[in-house]
Amino acid sequence: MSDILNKILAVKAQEVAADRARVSEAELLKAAKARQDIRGFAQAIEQKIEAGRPGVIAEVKKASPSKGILRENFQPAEIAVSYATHGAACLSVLTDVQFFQGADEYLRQARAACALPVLRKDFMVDPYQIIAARAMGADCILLIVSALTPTQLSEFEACAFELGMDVLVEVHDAQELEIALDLNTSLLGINNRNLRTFETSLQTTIDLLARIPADKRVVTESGILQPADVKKMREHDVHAFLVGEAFMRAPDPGVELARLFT
Ligand SMILES: O=C(O)c1ccccc1NCC(=O)[C@H](O)[C@H](O)COP(=O)(O)O
Repeated sequence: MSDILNKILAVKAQEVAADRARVSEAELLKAAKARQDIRGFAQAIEQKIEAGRPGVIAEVKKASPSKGILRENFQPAEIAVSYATHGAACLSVLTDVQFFQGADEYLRQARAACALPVLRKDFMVDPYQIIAARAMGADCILLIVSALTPTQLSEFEACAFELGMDVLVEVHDAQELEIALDLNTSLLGINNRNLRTFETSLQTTIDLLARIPADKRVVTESGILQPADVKKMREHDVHAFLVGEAFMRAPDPGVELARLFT
């Protein structure tokens, strides 16, 4: 039986085909290259950490397959301002429509409302989406190791770098980590959520730390809900975080960021 990740990836392939029929890759590339407004994503995380602060990638996410609707009154620009005011290093904006109720427009609105670099959080299966990411304003893309071949990972990373974007490569286990370590990006996300079963454990990050070279910046992703979770990660020298649900469920997402990371 097909799991949720496979379902998402199948839909993505159809979406790309439809998008490509509407706007050619050449046209999209022209729009992406015309933008001269890249914001350093990895650099923003490093600057926070060098200043003794956490490098928080704060997510703008209306809903998810595992949790359903997270935030009824969803205002991406307001959320972005609140995150920026309360110390986020970067934003992560879901652009997937079918499974996360996201939109490209949410990324544009969030980025226009603040000065933070923005990750396009989506499921990349084709370089067309990477070019589209830059054309809509993204400063970073996500590459999920379990969704791509090693050759695709290298090619997609090169495509993002060529457009000036950073890359967050995401793994969930030791086998995926070995593949990710062949890439050039410094940003290594460890997703504590198994994207096929939704099982979430912070131990996933902890178990992989010993295998990661010092020149990589570990970003622990998913399942950070309480100050105790942040404390646990800090005790293991993890200082970069990608957090969605905890912020999205709070009345003011930025205030919750400040509370979680005091
Ligand atoms: O969140 C899901 O249900 C999900 C399902 C399938 C693929 C990806 C999924 N989530 C993406 C993420 O990894 C999270 O949005 C991100 O790491 C933040 O996690 P959280 O703080 O737990 O919202």
